[in-house]
Amino acid sequence: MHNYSNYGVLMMNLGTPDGSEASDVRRYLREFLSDSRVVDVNPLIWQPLLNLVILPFRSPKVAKVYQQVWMDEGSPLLVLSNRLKNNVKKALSDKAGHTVPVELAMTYGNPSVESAAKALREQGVNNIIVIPMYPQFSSTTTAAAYDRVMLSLKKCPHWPSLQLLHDYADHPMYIKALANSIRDQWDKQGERRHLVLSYHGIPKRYVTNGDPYARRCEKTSQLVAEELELGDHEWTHVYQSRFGREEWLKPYADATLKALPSMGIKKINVISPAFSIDCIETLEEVTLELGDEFKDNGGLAFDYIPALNDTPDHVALYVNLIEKNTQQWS
Ligand SMILES: C=CC1=C(C)c2cc3[nH]c(cc4nc(cc5[nH]c(cc1n2)c(C)c5CCC(=O)O)C(CCC(=O)O)=C4C)c(C)c3C=C
Ligand SMILES: [Fe+2]
Ligand SMILES: [Fe+2]
Repeated sequence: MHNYSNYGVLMMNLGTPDGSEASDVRRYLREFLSDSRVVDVNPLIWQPLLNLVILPFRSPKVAKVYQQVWMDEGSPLLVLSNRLKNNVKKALSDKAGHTVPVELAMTYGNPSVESAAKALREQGVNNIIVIPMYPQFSSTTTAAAYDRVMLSLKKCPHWPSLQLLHDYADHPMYIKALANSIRDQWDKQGERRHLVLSYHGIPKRYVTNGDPYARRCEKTSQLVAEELELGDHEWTHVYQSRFGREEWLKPYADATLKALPSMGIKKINVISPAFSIDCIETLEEVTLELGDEFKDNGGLAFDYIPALNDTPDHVALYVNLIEKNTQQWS
C-alpha cells in the first residue's frame, strides 16, 4: 500500500463570488479579470476599461444570472466542488486506512490557497499534490492555478514538496466516465441523439501563441466519439462563453446551435467536458441560453448532460490521478 502519511491533496477550481449580490460579483470579477493569464491586455489600458466600463455594467447583469442558479448552501461551483472533494477524501482515506488530508482552494476568491495550504500544514502535510480541476490544460486556467500556489508560498520558510498535475484530457477513466453519463442520458431518454460537445472558449490568439487548450479539447471529443462509436455526422465540437470583441476559438456554440435545425438536426444532447463541475456557465449559459437559441431556431429537443461533479466515476478518476503521483514514495 502507499504511504500517504505526509501527503496532502490540494484540489483547485476557478473561483466564484461569495454571494449573489452585484457587489459580490463585482469583487470576484475584478480579481479574476485582473489576472494577466486571463486577459493579457496592457494593464494601463485594461484596468480603466475594466473598472469604469466592464465591472459597472457586467456585475449587476451577471449577479441576476447567479441568483437564478444559486443553491441553498451557496454558489453551485463551490458547493459541488466541495462535494467532490469530500468524496475523494473519503475514498482515499478508506483505501489508505487513515485520514488523507484533502483541501479545496480557488484560484480567485474563497476558499483561498493560503487557507487551504495552512490547513494542510496543520495536518502535517509536507508533500502537496496540486490538482487543477480542468481536464484540458490551458494557461488561462491551469497555469493561473499554479501561479496562485507559488504566490501563496512566496513567504513560506518551509516550502513543501509540490507536484503540479497537468491535465487529463485523454485519461481513459475520464473518457469512460463521460461516455457512461452520455449513455445513461440516452437510456433515460429512450433515444440516442446528436451529441454536441461544448467547451469554454478562449481567445484564438492564445492558441496561436502556443496554448495547447484547443488541441486537448479536440482530443477529448475524438476519444469520446470513438468510445461511443459515433460517426462523423453524429457529433459536433463547439466553444461557448465568448467574452469581448476579439476572435475566440471556433466554431462558436451559439451560431452552430442556431444552424443545426436547418441541417435536419432537431434533437440534441449537449455535454460540456471542460467543466469538471457544474457552474453558472453550464447551468445557465448552456442549459438555458443555448437551449432557447436552439429551440427558437427550429430545435425540438435539447437536453444538457450534467458535469461529472461528485459521481462515483469522477471520484475514482481523481483517486487514480492522485495515486499515480504518490507511488514514488510508497
Ligand atoms: C475573459 C476571459 C476568459 C477566459 C480566457 C476564460 C477561460 C476559461 N474559463 C473556464 C471556466 C470557467 N469560467 C467561468 C466563468 C467566467 N469566465 C469568464 C471569462 C473567461 N474565462 C467570465 C467573465 C466568467 C464569469 C461569468 C461571466 O461574467 O460571464 C466559470 C464559472 C464560475 C462560477 O462562479 O460559476 C468557470 C468554471 C475555463 C475552463 C476556461 C478556459 C479553458
Ligand atoms: Fe471562464
Ligand atoms: Fe458566460
